[in-house]
Amino acid sequence: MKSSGGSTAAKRRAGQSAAEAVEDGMVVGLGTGSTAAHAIRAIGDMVADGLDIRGVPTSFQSRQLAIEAGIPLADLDEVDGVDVAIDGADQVAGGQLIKGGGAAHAREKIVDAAADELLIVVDPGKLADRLDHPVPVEVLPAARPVATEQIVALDGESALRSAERKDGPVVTDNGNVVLDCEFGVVEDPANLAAELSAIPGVVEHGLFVDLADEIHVGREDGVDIRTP
Ligand SMILES: O=C[C@H](O)[C@H](O)[C@H](O)COP(=O)(O)O
Repeated sequence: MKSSGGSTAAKRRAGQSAAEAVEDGMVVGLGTGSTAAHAIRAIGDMVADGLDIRGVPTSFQSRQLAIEAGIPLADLDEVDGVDVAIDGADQVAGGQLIKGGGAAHAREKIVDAAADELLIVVDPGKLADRLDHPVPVEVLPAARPVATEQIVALDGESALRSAERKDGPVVTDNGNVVLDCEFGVVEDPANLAAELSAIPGVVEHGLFVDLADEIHVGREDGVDIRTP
């Protein structure tokens, strides 16, 4: 699993805090990343204690973790709805998020948007006054040249995300590539989100606008729960 910095203790506190919102009978969206992994393990413990919980994974990684944790799984078309989703983030400013450091943001957005409640779990290093982290944009491989040009037209600079232990690009769970796009400070996340979504061949971008209901910020010795 990729590591994003931040202490394990802080991430565990955040994940466990959000998992406390999960109740018997719920369908839970299982986010991706090193922080959401702690929530998945905590939910696995609840299943082991006899609670009837089903998980909807957001990636190959979260699916594997959930299987290891013993959480019964379902796809979105097998459930009536998602009661709560628990997911990580790469940067949080107020309630706005940038996600996709693990290239999972497309499926994450589908599941997170389907949930009645989205709980975001982070360590304090993810908090910012304004969003200025590169925005991951998943594109169809054939769309890369066009998307790159159109991102430049939006005053952005994009870099194809390279794999670390494979020659060539990162290939997402959906068979696409990721452009990491630098826009400086994102003054208007909703507007940039709409502009990115309008680029032909863009599958999904990592701006999550007005989706989060709670931010669980883990510290070494406790958790702050913020409501945007
Ligand atoms: O694609 C990955 C996801 O959006 C993750 O939730 C995000 O990158 C945060 O991951 P972590 O908790 O490992 O920093």
